This record gives sequence, C-alpha cells and structure tokens, in this order.
Amino acid sequence: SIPGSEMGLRVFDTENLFCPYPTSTHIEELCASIFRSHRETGQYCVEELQALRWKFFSREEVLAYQNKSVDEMWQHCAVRLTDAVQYVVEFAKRIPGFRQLGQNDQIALLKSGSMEVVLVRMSRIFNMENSTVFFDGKFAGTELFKSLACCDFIASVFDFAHGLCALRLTEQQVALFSALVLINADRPCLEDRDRVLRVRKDVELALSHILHRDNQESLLHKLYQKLALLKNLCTLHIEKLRWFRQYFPVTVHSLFPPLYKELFVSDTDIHTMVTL
Ligand SMILES: CNS(=O)(=O)c1ccc(CNC(=O)c2cnc(OC)c3c2cnn3-c2ccc(F)cc2)cc1
Repeated sequence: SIPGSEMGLRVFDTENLFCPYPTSTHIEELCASIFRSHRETGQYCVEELQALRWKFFSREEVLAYQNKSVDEMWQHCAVRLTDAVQYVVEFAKRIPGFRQLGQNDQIALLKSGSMEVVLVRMSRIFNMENSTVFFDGKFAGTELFKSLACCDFIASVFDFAHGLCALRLTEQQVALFSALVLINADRPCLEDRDRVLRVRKDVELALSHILHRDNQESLLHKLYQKLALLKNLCTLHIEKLRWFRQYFPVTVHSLFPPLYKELFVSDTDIHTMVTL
C-alpha cells in the first residue's frame, strides 16, 4: 500500500507519479537533448564555418567542376549528399523517442525526412552576402553545379537556403526545427502513427517553448510555411533523380552510395540504414 495511506493521508510517491502531460522540466530536458544531438552531429560548428567564409573556389576550380560530365557530377554530389545525410541519420537516432519507434517507422521517417533536414542544415552553411554554399571544403555559387543539368533544382535549393538563413535562426532553433521536420506523423508507410504523433507533440512543445523563451513566437508560422517548401524541394530532387537514372542506370546502380539508393531510389531494399 502507499506509505502514509493508513492515516488516511495519501502521499504520492512523486518518483513514480505518471504524468499524462509533459511537464516543463521534461520539455526543457527535451530541448537540451535535441540541441546536444544537433551539435554532436554537425559536420562543422558555426565558428568553423565562420572561419571558412573567405574560402572560395578559383575560376579554374569552378571550370573543373563545370567540365565534369553529367554522370560524373551527379555521382560526386550523391557522395557529398550521402555524407551530409549520414550525420542527419545520427542526429535522428539521438532524438529522444526516435529509437523507441519501430525499426520500419524509423526508416520511413528517414526516407522521407533526411533530405529535408540536410536542406534545413544548408541554411547554416549558406553565405547570404554572395549567395554561396559550403561544398567540398569551400564556398560555391550555383554556377559550380552547372554540369548536373538541374539548374532549376539547384536554384531552388539555394533560394530555400537563402530564405531560411534570412530568419537568422539560433543553433537551438535549427536543432528543434530539424527534429520537427523529421518526426512527422503524416509520412507515408508509417505502421504506428500514434507513437510518432506522441513524439511529434513533444517536439512541437519544445520548439514553441524555445521560441517563447527567445520572444520569437512570430517565427513559428514562418517555420511551418517552410515545411511545404521542403516537401516540394524533395519531390523535385526525386524527379531529377528519376530523370538521371533513365539515362545513367549503371552509374546509379553501381557508383551511387548504397545509403543514397536506399533513401532516394524507391525500389531499393534497406540494408545500410539498419546497421547505421
Ligand atoms: C550537417 N552539418 S553541417 O555542418 O551543417 C554541414 C553540412 C554540409 C556540409 C558540406 N556541404 C554539403 O554537403 C553540400 C552543400 N551544398 C549542396 O548543394 C548545394 C550539397 C551538399 C551535399 N550535397 N549537395 C547537393 C545536393 C543536391 C544536389 F543536386 C547537388 C548537391 C558541411 C557542413
């Protein structure tokens, strides 16, 4: 029986008190944990990126990229994109509640959300003064990607990065927005939608908590508007990949990273991610 109940006084053992709603300490712990996961899984910290802002590609280096064949440049970018996605997979695994989801749901969320989080993170490596993005160790403009033959997609990627960069999000806001992008109960092929929704609700509370603390609640609807842009960008990425794969099936099959194929090439079965 509960101690103290014999005197008619019911003293709750607070350690075991089940609380049906997340307490503020639970949300604050969630904010801190997601921020830590983001910091631990960024390829570069903000200071390093600041120090690299003066590093540009020379005319000759840009020409070297532009002289690559379409399939060579696609393969090069697929490798770079997979590098960035790997860090996002690691970030996801460290979000409280993500590892408790079913394996298939974790994979479904990463298949549909990892590219979106890479695009959110691109706002950290974007230089608004000259519209360049950090790629392959230096800052590059859209012209560097010309040989991909996807100028509209690249232009949209840069526009999105520019728009998100303009919101001047703090690292903690980027971290929570990234978690919000990933933990989406509306994604296709989810087996236990309710469980994803419970984690999502906590992440939404955490983001609102942070924006309220930063006195920037006005950012919330702007961030939700970005979610629709992200979805369109990822649809465009898959369309371009389908177009490319029609002309270079062997390159995709034999030279693209396995993780890239599992995530973005629909009929590939999942192996790499399970081990990740
Ligand atoms: C994740 N941590 S981080 O610190 O934010 C961080 C993140 C990334 C990088 C290094 N940059 C990239 O990986 C990168 C930059 N820009 C790109 O495109 C503009 C990239 C990148 C990787 N793939 N793509 C790409 C995607 C689609 C496409 F059609 C062509 C290229 C450094 C640091």
